Amino acid sequence: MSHQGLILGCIADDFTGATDLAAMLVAHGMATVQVIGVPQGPLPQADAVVVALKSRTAPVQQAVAESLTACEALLGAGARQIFFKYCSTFDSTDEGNIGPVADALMRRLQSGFAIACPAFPANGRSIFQGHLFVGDRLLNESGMENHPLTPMRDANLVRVLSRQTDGGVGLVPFAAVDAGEAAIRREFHRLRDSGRRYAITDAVTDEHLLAIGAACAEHALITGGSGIAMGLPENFRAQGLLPERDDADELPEARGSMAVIAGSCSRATLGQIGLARDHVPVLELDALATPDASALAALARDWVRDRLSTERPVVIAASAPPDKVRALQDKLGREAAGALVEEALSRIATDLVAQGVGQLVIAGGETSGAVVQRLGITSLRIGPQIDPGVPWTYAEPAGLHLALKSGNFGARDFFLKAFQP
Ligand SMILES: Nc1ncnc2c1ncn2[C@@H]1O[C@H](COP(=O)(O)OP(=O)(O)OP(=O)(O)O)[C@@H](O)[C@H]1O
Ligand SMILES: O=C(O)[C@@H](O)C(=O)CO
Repeated sequence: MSHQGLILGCIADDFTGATDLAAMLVAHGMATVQVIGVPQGPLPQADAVVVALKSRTAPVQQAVAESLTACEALLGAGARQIFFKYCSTFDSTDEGNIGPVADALMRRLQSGFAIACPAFPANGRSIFQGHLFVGDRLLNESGMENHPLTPMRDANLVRVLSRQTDGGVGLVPFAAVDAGEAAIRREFHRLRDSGRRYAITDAVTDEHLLAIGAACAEHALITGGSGIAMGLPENFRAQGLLPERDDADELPEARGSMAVIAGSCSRATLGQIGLARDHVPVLELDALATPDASALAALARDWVRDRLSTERPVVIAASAPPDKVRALQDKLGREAAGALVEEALSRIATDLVAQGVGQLVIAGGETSGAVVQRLGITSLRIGPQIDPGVPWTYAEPAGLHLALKSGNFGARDFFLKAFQP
């Protein structure tokens, strides 16, 4: 791959979200590398770099400070536009962190105005008249109203973002978005002239996202989900910055045994485990019966011994339905329960890699964070997508193929199809 230097610098507020964004950029022709945590030292060579932070639910000041440090590193490496990636369900509290981080980046970039667009139609997230839908449900009736850390009880994103910033928030409504780039640009001018700092942009289809992306070509800061990134590579090609690439998603050949580690307890992940049970060996860990990380890891080590294969995966899951999760949380406390399971799963991942696993799917954002950190991975080169938002990646320096699956992403047969050639 010939190289021209960094074009797009991205800051993501969690690990699976970072991979989701990186996959979108690669699918649209940008060679992309995901860096784990606040960058230390020089950034890798790529058209786009996505810095993966764990800042979604961090204290506001920490989220702002880490995002600004990441922004500085990206600008220092030559980034011409900064993208702040948050969840397609706008996961945040009334204190933030979306508003405060966006405000800080905007001040640093002296841009004065930015869009806020979490729409991702391929995964059922659309925005109409400022209201975010998940499938056919309003955000606050989609199950997200019960999220343990960031319950989303208001689907009106103009109101939600207004509570997180002292900058005015306006709306680019459906009619303007549907009319295309010129109409969207007129709305941006109208909002900016009326003193608004942010524009929530309606978007129901990929065509809408492409038109909004084109209208943002000159914006120093873009904020949103991965969907809105689909229009950006074309802007850079039009400016002569990005060559045509047909090798953006090339990875070294995958080798070694296959495994899945699941810590997500989302409905989607539980369904994926359920289907896998009929086809491949599945170990379901019972953290309530064995509330000890090293004992759980030992159980998994024994179970896996004669089961590893280069032909089909084994699945090791701590995932459980809400009543069982609640039982463990009641026994240990919410944080300690999560930490115990994350510790067990990251030990198991280390054992699996030591036993020759070279292709590993991890389900869940927090779980992915714990495993990736335990494996000492510093960057991920992004390959082809298995399902929207979930690509295979190549982890360095471990030399391992990894797929980090957002809890809610992926078809029901995800754990099988991920390993099909
Ligand atoms: N049986 C269990 N009981 C209690 N907690 C569990 C259990 N299994 C997993 N957990 C914890 O639940 C949390 C799941 O969060 P994680 O971010 O991994 O998944 P998710 O929220 O579905 O994914 P995403 O953040 O990508 O949407 C982790 O902290 C994990 O350790
Ligand atoms: O945008 C999404 O929904 C995901 O990339 C995500 O951020 C999950 O944590």
